[in-house]
Amino acid sequence: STSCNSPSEVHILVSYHALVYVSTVCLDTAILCALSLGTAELLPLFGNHDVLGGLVCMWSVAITRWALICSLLLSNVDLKQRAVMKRWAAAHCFLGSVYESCRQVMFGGPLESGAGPLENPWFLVLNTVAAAATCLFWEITFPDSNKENNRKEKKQKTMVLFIRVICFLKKDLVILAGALIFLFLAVLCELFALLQTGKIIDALGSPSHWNDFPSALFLMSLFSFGNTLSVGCREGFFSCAISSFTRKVKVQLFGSLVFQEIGFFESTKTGDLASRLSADTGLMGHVVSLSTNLLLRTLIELLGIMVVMFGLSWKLTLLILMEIPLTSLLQSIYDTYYQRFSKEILDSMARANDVASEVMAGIRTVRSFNMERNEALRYSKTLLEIHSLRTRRDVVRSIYGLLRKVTDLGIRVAMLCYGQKLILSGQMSTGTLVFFIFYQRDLGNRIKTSVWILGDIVNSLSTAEKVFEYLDRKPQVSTDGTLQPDTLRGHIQFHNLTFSYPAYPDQPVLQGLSLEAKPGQMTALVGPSGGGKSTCVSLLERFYQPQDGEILLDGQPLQSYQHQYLHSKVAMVGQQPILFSGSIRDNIAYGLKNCSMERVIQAAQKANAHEFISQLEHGYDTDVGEHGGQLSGGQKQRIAIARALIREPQVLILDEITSCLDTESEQMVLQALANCPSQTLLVIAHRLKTVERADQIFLIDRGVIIEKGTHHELMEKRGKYYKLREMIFTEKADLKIIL
Ligand SMILES: Nc1ncnc2c1ncn2[C@@H]1O[C@H](COP(=O)(O)OP(=O)(O)OP(=O)(O)O)[C@@H](O)[C@H]1O
Repeated sequence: STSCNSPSEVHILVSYHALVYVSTVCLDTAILCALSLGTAELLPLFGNHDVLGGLVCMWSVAITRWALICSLLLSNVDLKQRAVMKRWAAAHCFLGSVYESCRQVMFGGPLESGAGPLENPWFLVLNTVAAAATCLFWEITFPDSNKENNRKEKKQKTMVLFIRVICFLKKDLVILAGALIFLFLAVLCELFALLQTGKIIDALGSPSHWNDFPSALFLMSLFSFGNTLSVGCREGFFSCAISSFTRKVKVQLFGSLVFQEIGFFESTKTGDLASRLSADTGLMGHVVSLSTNLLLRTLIELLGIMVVMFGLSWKLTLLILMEIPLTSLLQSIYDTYYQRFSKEILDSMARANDVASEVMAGIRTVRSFNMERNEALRYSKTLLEIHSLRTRRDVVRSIYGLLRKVTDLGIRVAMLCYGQKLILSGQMSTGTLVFFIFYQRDLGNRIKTSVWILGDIVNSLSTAEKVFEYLDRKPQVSTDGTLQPDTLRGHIQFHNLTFSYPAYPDQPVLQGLSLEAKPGQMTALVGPSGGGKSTCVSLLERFYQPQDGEILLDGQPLQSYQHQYLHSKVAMVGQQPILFSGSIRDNIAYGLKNCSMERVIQAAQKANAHEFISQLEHGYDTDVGEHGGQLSGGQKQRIAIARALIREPQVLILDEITSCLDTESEQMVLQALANCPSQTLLVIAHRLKTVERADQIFLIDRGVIIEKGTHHELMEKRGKYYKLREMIFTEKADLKIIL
């Protein structure tokens, strides 16, 4: 056991398990002797030479022994050894019965084990040794099989995932029911058409049945037509249900993603999210299609074929069915590898997507740094990784295919040999064997298909896991506030804020910061780059949650306000405003229903954007292109200001709008804002003119407020503000910093 530390502990544990094993074998022998005595009494009821009766007794004894051993053993061994002991108990109890049954099917004759251990003790010894050897071989070859708990958990997880995937189909039950009805009809029509084909062959074979030919031909055509029609309808209904399913998953996933906190998007790559939204949701649709359509159809057909085969020869059918455990074993080993590779390939693909989208989005930066080749190399490396993983997966797939073919061939050869034996002994006709050859391939194909589908469902479900992970994720910044007062003054107070970004939890960006912004006043945040100014604004926008301290809006905690209400009252224009593809009008009226053109123009005029928009060929209907790529930085910023102003927010935050605006535009915007005297204006600025007119200035450095007051107060103080003034607020200094 891995929980043991010292050799003596290991020794004690091994001795304990050896003792449990030996006493179980002794106990089992005693049980077997007792049961054999009982069955010896029962056997005459079947007739002493009745093999079937002997086999029934053997299996009954085996099941009883197994049940007794399991109940006695499993309570006395620890959890880790329980899986091994369970396998051993199964081998020990059933090996003899399996051997006798197979031997009977193949060669017949009297039972080798006789009536039990009393009659043939060597059979018992041989059985014990063989079971121990089989177990030893298994544990050495497949050490992973000991992780039973893990596997159990995995299986349960897969089952839960499967049920959750299927639950998405709840609303499409009517469509699904239609699809299932046509599925059954298609299978029935196919079976009946086959039966009629048999009748046609019979009619053609003997002249006395020629009169049956036209009716059989008519019925065969009718059923074949019914089959074709049902197949078409079935596929139509299934496609409809699956398309609706995929749409629903995508909508829910997207809905869940957009509500996540900003920190989530910083720590999760865009390519990864795009991959989940497109590829993974598609794969979930594939699971539904496989399970509801293909698997169900194959299982029904499989059942039909098995009924026919058992009717023809149960012995030969049992022989053919031996393929199932072999195939399942191969499949389960293959699945483990395939699943691992599939997951790694998906992750690599997400990484490759990420590289591609990052480079495309930042192509200007890539070009200006002459990094095209390096980026192409980076992309090629990620592709190479995918290629290598795919190659490894394909090698495993080929080996698996080869082993499957060998198994199939082995079973067919065994069937032919045994079939010939049955024909020679007169137990079967040549015609029946021909039928068997035909059905065996069909049965094999159906088993292969259903095992493959099951494997594929499990593989595809591993991707569903990630989708559900995102679907279930609760945003870490809650949006369940309810406060919506009729009037909001816009009084902001930061109390002892301590904050570090989720990506760097050990590096506090704000350290006990407190400030106040009053309604009707312009408050400026200034300070060296990286001091924490934009972070203050992000916290006010509730992009993140501070670790300590609180932000009050009109005396109430910020998180108690209703999400939509808060964002309609607090608007921000960021350093790099983002526009969405669409017209200028759509961008200004973003998120507002039934917004009149007059309001749009008014907001644009305040933002000093009306003039340049009017000069454009299509005016307010001009398409801004992806991310507003067809406009200059200053134009984008003015549209973003108009977008904020149209909402008539009570609190307006301007985060370095000076970065893209010329002095004249900026002054015009600020003049327009001065016309709303009750508004709280929070400005982060680098220009002296902007800061000078502020009612109060906060100098922030390394997450703390160093100085505060009006421009004149701070200048008179001759402190840090005075010293930094030259460096931060002059146009020349701006240039120096940029260069
Ligand atoms: N999303 C983020 N994740 C991790 N760290 C961040 C993030 N945004 C900013 N930081 C870090 O937080 C610190 C403060 O950044 P912030 O943007 O608030 O400074 P700033 O004063 O606004 O600077 P600037 O004037 O250059 O815009 C910096 O050290 C920065 O590296």
